[in-house]
Amino acid sequence: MQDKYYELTITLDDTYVDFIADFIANIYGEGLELGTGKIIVRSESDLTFVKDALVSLAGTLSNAIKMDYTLEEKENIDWIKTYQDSIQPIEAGKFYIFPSWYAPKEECINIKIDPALAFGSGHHATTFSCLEAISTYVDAGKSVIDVGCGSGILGLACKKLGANVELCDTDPLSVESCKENFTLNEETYDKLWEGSIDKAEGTYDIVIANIIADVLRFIAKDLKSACKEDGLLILSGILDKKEDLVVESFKELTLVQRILKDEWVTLVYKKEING
Ligand SMILES: C[S@@+](CC[C@H](N)C(=O)[O-])C[C@H]1O[C@@H](n2cnc3c(N)ncnc32)[C@H](O)[C@@H]1O
Repeated sequence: MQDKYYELTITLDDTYVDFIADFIANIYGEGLELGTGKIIVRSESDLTFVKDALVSLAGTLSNAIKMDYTLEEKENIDWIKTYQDSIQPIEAGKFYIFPSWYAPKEECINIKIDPALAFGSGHHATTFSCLEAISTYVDAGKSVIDVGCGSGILGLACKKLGANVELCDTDPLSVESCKENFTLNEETYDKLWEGSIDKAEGTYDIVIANIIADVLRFIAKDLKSACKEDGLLILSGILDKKEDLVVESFKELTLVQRILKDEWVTLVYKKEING
């Protein structure tokens, strides 16, 4: 890619746009953009010859077509690089979350996530706080379910710590994205399904759910029954103004930690033995 490119803008009566565009396409077939009363031609080669050809054409036509020309030299932008530069890696707890065009970081647990439609790049306060909680509470050999897995980032973090991981999401795109991210990280999960916690078959040492407060309340009973006695629930996606509602739905559990980041609350609960 060259540092500069040329942009020729032709302004003319809108009636002639298609006619002149056809003429340009015959002598130079690339980079044509048509607008109302306007044609733009872009190229990394000098476009003076297109302008000269149009001036000659206008001179030979019996019906004069009035055209104005602006030929500018512009700086070429590498859009892919510009986009990639806008996606920055992030450190959360023990984890370093980075897109595949960055290098991993030796002193961290690395998770590669490329931007996609599914939620979960690590940048949102709720994901960030969950990763902090996972760093504290998840150990090798624990069984974990990630409810509302999105990109799979939280389940992946648990897997990297040596846990056995199941995941689910009601959104099929998230399930696909989660599969792709496990493959990208060369990790495997025990189970992954489209749907929610009600389809879980087992009970787990740690139940993680970063979903909005209203949904957490709606599925509270299933989340609690999926958690083993002496196990933990990591709940996030709770706007501080909705915290009381969630607390009410999980009141028989013991609150172990509350993390507040921006206006988002993450609650870590313990399900006591015989609780
Ligand atoms: C805020 S995103 C969390 C994504 C990821 N776990 C993270 O922490 O970044 C919430 C996810 O929950 C999913 N979801 C919403 N309602 C759900 C439900 N009732 N059961 C399971 N997943 C649900 C959404 O499709 C979405 O992917």
